[in-house]
Order: sequence, then C-alpha cells, then structure tokens
Amino acid sequence: MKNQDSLENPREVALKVLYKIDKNNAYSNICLKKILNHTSLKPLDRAFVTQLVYGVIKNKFRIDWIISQFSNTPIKKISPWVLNILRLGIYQMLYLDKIPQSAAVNESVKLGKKYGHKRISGFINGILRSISRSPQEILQPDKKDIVHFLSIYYSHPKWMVEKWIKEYGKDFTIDLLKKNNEAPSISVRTNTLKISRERLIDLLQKEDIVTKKGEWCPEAIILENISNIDKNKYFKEGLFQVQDQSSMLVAHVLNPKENQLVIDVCAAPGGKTTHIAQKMNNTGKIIARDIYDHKLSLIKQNRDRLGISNIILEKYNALEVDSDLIGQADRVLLDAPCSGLGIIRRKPDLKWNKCFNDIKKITILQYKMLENAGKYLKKGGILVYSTCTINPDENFNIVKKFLNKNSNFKIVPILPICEKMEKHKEIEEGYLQLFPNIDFVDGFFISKIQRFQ
Ligand SMILES: C[S@@+](CC[C@H](N)C(=O)[O-])C[C@H]1O[C@@H](n2cnc3c(N)ncnc32)[C@H](O)[C@@H]1O
Repeated sequence: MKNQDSLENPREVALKVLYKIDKNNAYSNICLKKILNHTSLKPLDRAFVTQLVYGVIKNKFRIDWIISQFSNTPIKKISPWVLNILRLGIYQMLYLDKIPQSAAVNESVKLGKKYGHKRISGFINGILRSISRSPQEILQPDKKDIVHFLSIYYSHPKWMVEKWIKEYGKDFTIDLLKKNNEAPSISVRTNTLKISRERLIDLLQKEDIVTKKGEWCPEAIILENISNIDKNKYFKEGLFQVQDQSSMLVAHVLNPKENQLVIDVCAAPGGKTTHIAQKMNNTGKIIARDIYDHKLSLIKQNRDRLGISNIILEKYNALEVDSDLIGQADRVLLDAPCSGLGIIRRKPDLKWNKCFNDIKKITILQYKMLENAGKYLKKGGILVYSTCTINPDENFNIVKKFLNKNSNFKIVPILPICEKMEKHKEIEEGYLQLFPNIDFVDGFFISKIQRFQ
C-alpha cells in the first residue's frame, strides 16, 4: 500500500516526501527529487507536489500551532502519517486559493483511510472541517506579543525573528519573513565557454521555456517554467549552470585574469569555481578544494559537463594551512560554510535545523578559514570572502576582525557591473550585502580584500 511505485497521486507523493523528511531528518530537496524520480508524474503534477512539500515545510510552525488549537491529542502523539496528512490539508485550505476547501478536506480524508484507519479519517475530517468554519482571527496567535505572533504567523523560529528585529527593525523583518516564504525564481548562468546568452535564450525559448535576462549579471537568465532541470538537454550539454545571480556576482568581484593561479578553498559543488574558470577562459589553474569526497565529486561532474579543463580538485581542510601554497595565488576565494540565513526561500529546512548556538560556533571556523586563506595570496593579490547569509557576525564582523589583525591587507572598492549594484553604496567600502526582500535575489555577502604588502 505504501509502496513508492504505486504513488501517482500528487498529494500522496507529497505525503510520502514529508513523511520521509521527518523520519530520516532528510534534506527536503534531496528527498523530493529522489521520490519524484520514481514517479511518472507530468510536469504540472510534479510542480504541485513541489508546491505542497515546500508549502508545508515553509509554514509548518503556523500549521502545527493551528493543529494544536483544534486537536485534543497533543501533536507529539499524533502519528507522523496523520500529522503530515493534516499539515497538507491545512496548507491547501489556508494558502492555495485555487483549491476548494471541500477538495482539500476530502482528499485528506481519503489519505487518512489509506494511511491510517477508519477512526483516523474521522479525526482528520473533524479537525479540517472545524478549521474551514473558523474565522481568520482564530487561526493566528494574539498580536500583543509581536515576536511570538510573527514567529508563528510567518513560521520562523523565535530567535531569528528577535535577532532580525534587533538588527533591521520590525517592518524590514516582516518583509523578510514574507519573502522567505515565497518561491524563489530559478536562474542559470550561461556557459560562455560554449555559447552566448542570446543564443542560449533562443534555444530555450524554442523548447517553450519562458526566459528573461537577469539584471544583475551578464550571463544570467531567469527561467520561469522549467521543471526537472537536470533532464534538460542543454543542461546535459553543459550550456548552463543553475546558480542564483547573487552567487554569480562573486566571480565578478574576484575578477580573475587569464593564466592566473586561483585557490578556491571551499569549492563544492563548484558553482563559483566553474564561473571563475569561464572568466579565465579555461586558462591558468584553479585549485578547487573541499573537505568532503562526495562533494568534490559534484565539482567534478559540473566541471566535466561544462567542458572545463583548468580546475584541479583536492581534498583539503580549510582549517589547516597548506605551507606549499603560501604566497602563491593571484586570487583566493573563501565562500565559507555559513548559517545560510540568506537562502531560506530555497532551503526552508534551515529554519528548523539551525539553532542560535550553531551560528555562534560557525563564526569561529569562518574566521580561522579566512586567516588561512589570506596566507595563500601573493602581494597585490585579491581575496574574496563571501557567504549566503545576512548575519553581520558571519559577514562584515569577520572581515573587520581579519583586517584588524592583518595590517598588510585592506578592503578595496568593488566595481559595479550593473545598475542594480551601483545602488548599493557599500560597494565603495569594499563589500556588498544583498537581501531577498530588497534585491529579489538570494541574501548574500561579498567582500573584496587585497594584500598590499
Ligand atoms: C558555501 S559552500 C561552497 C559553495 C561553492 N563555493 C559553490 O559556489 O558551489 C561551503 C563548502 O565548504 C565546505 N567545507 C565545510 N567545511 C570545510 C572545511 N573545513 N574545509 C574545506 N571545505 C569545507 C562544504 O563542504 C561546502 O561544500
């Protein structure tokens, strides 16, 4: 009955994915892809499954809060199958205008019969029908405690809401919380070693893919209606790489030249490394390192698919200094492991997997990695430190500490490559901080540091 092969109903597929994510503490993107690949669902149904899975994960805090208001059984005692059926039902009722409430309830009851027993489907029916009859005020907590309200209503941990209100103010935080719950656009980077952006747009449009030129980067294309991207023939031919525009800016800030030596100390899966290779026109040498073998193999896959020959892969711990490379590199990139608070739209699991203390611990590693990365630079060389977070302690505060302790380095202005970048005045100070709610790209930090002695 619960055999994967028998699943062709999108709601049932979504249920299976949510169950697996909870049971195995699995990453949603990996689990979703794996299960979808075992179905023969049509693109529209695949998109619906994706919407359901991400919708539930993004809004889980509020959905579970609502369940706890209506159920006599505590959440922890509800079986994982039934809990996820309820979550799916409530998500459809509250967030998907196009689905009639009756369909959301009836489909959930059907799943209850299949994955529970008769009494369970009555329990599901009772809760969902009560919710559908309730006025909106009942479906949200009191606004008196604003942090509690925002945390539940927008489904973010309380510590994140508190932190952002302190750092950015209430209105900005509300904007950010809303944006984090929206679906991100898909952008790809043209592989300019093989094709121009214009020609690639032509090819994609002939496949009925709706495209738009990205406004941040000259190689960027936004794809509006693509699913199953890694099955796309042009992807397989290496004509593009999936990458957000803010991430593409990193190679532009690093600005490597042909025949230089570049070291990318935390390189997997190779989004930025392969972009650097493109900018070097496949000349010179890029040493791409990561600490995990399985992640190095992802760089290899991307490198080979894109037809790149100037990247060599090395397993190396960025927390240790490699004495052979001291003072050797023209460019060093440290795209550091971070809290990921800028990419919650893409990885909503981050909201539930990270705690405040994890973030504190990670800054110690980031600083150590930056100290080590700086040692590889030649005089005059450029070091770029970047993260996909909006947390100042992992961003500018790390760079500030590094500059205070290393007087032979200075932060240097970033040259804008587009109008959008020109509006960010902080680039004159040598860094760029992007926010999803302001810039409509992933939240990212990029800083440009030069060794001058
Ligand atoms: C933000 S990701 C890099 C993304 C990559 N630059 C890209 O654009 O595709 C950080 C990477 O650092 C790696 N990493 C974590 N700890 C490390 C360490 N001690 N030494 C080297 N790499 C490490 C992780 O495996 C991860 O692949």
